[in-house]
Amino acid sequence: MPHRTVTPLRHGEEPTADPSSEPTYGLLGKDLAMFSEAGFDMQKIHLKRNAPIAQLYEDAIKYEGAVIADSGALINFSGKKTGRSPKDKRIVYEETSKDDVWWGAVNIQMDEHTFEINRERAIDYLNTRDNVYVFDGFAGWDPKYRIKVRVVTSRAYHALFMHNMLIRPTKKELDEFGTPDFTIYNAGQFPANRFTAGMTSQTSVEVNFKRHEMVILGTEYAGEMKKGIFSVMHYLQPVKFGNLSLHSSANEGPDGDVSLFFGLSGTGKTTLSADPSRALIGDDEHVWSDSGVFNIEGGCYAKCVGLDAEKEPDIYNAIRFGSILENVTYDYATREPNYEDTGITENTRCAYPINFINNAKIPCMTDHQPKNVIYLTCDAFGVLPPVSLLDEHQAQFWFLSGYTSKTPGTEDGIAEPTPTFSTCFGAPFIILHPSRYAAMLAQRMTAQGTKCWLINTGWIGGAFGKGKRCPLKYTRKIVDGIHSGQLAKANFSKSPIFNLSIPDAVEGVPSELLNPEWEDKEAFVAQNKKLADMFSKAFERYASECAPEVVAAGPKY
Ligand SMILES: Nc1ncnc2c1ncn2[C@@H]1O[C@H](COP(=O)(O)OP(=O)(O)O)[C@@H](O)[C@H]1O
Ligand SMILES: C=C(OP(=O)(O)O)C(=O)O
Ligand SMILES: [Ca+2]
Ligand SMILES: [Mn+2]
Repeated sequence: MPHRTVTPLRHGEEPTADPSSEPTYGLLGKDLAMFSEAGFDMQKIHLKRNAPIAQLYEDAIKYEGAVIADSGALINFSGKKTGRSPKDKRIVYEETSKDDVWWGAVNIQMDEHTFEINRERAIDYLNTRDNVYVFDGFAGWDPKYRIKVRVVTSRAYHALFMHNMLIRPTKKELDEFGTPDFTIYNAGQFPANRFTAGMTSQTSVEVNFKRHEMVILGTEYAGEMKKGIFSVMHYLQPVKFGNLSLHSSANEGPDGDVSLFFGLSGTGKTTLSADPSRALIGDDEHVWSDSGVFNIEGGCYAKCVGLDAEKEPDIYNAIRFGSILENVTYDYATREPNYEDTGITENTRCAYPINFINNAKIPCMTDHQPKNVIYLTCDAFGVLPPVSLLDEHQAQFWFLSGYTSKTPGTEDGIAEPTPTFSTCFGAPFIILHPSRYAAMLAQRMTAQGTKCWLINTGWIGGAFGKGKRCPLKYTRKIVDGIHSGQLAKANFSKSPIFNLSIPDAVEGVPSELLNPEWEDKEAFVAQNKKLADMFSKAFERYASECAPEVVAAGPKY
């Protein structure tokens, strides 16, 4: 790119507002025509494609009220919505995907016409803005299976977020980018029209597989974009490539042993995968292909509530220039983030490129097959053991059940840990029938002899309100025991009702902690029965799709 000579501005002077003087980063001819075709008024808007981080900082500060934290991270705010809005997520009903989509409460239908209305509304809104940001990048580290993603947004903060969360293209890849495989139009600052047919609120997040597009209206929570692309991969990877998409983190030990950590939001994927003795492959979204495991993303999105430099040093140290702190408050005088403050939301976050984690494995993929699969559950009932080993049928049963608790903040309207059955440990993001993912997982685990562990990162010694959350330091020891091979060699005893195999000892963990039984034994049994009944009810809808052994692997009394 030729050097631009810039006349230094005097204090308080504005740069010239001539759009043609701004770099369009190689967006020429055919690329620009794509935007005109999509409905953008190229005479009017000021397109900034893959703008440098510094420029996104400047714009976010100037136009969006962002500030720079003492560490150099950018602090920004998402406005009214500070978590995902699963009830406002829609999938367009159209002929190319309709027979594959699992329609229902997770994948709510939207007709093609309504999509067009919302799409136009989003683009019309973007056309009213002086600045429109474009980020072109990739989803999926394996070049064989990656897709090209374009994000078009009115906020510099959203562009920087996706710069961190997608895989950043090289200059050459950007020059040769061509037509994206998927485009997000994020007009989250502007509401959906509640009177548009099929809209139930001012928020709408919609995916159209035929048009390869996603439209966002009425929410500025940045997580919608990354989880939106995840949904797209939950469709494309199995349907187009026969690959299994996973709501899991992944890391690899020095000897090449790979672990997957499945879990719904707040169960510990990000926290537990950041392990100084193992290389981080990714913290949230992966694909298990024929040749190994690859990360979908180029960054991590960590929760900041209670973040502590000592307990979570990798994450703490990743918060620096280029990272985005979302909805974190700060000390006005020192610009120090206040991770204890949940005044805006419990769901405070930081998004950083994965290379900000010291021992990240880059490229974020491995040709080793997973040796251990760990299901993370945050049990608010306080009955599940901190760790247990699942057999093959239990592994399928627990995956389809997806029992855990929703933690406050990540989804709109959750105020305290709320038990839920989130199939595949990620119901909000799956597109196909859960049995399709479950079958692929079972087939892969059996073929590889992968061990399956259930870890309760939630309450022990009593339910939420009475017991306590299993201390993180012990969960880390349990994970260490799995990785060292020590746990697989332990003696196991069976838990009542749930029939889980509990190891008798884990190095560094008090043995009494491993047994979930409460002091009040009667109350413990009653609570087990209550949860077992919930399991039976939740599993009814999958029973006809599974082998009888899988159904029988559930709790009984
Ligand atoms: N025993 C535990 N294991 C894992 N996380 C725990 C534990 N106890 C408390 N936590 C906290 O719970 C949260 C887990 O969130 P996170 O790792 O972001 O989950 P996910 O990535 O699955 O959404 C973190 O704030 C972490 O500090
Ligand atoms: C960003 C999210 O994922 P997680 O909480 O699993 O990190 C989310 O669910 O909105
Ligand atoms: Ca924490
Ligand atoms: Mn996470």
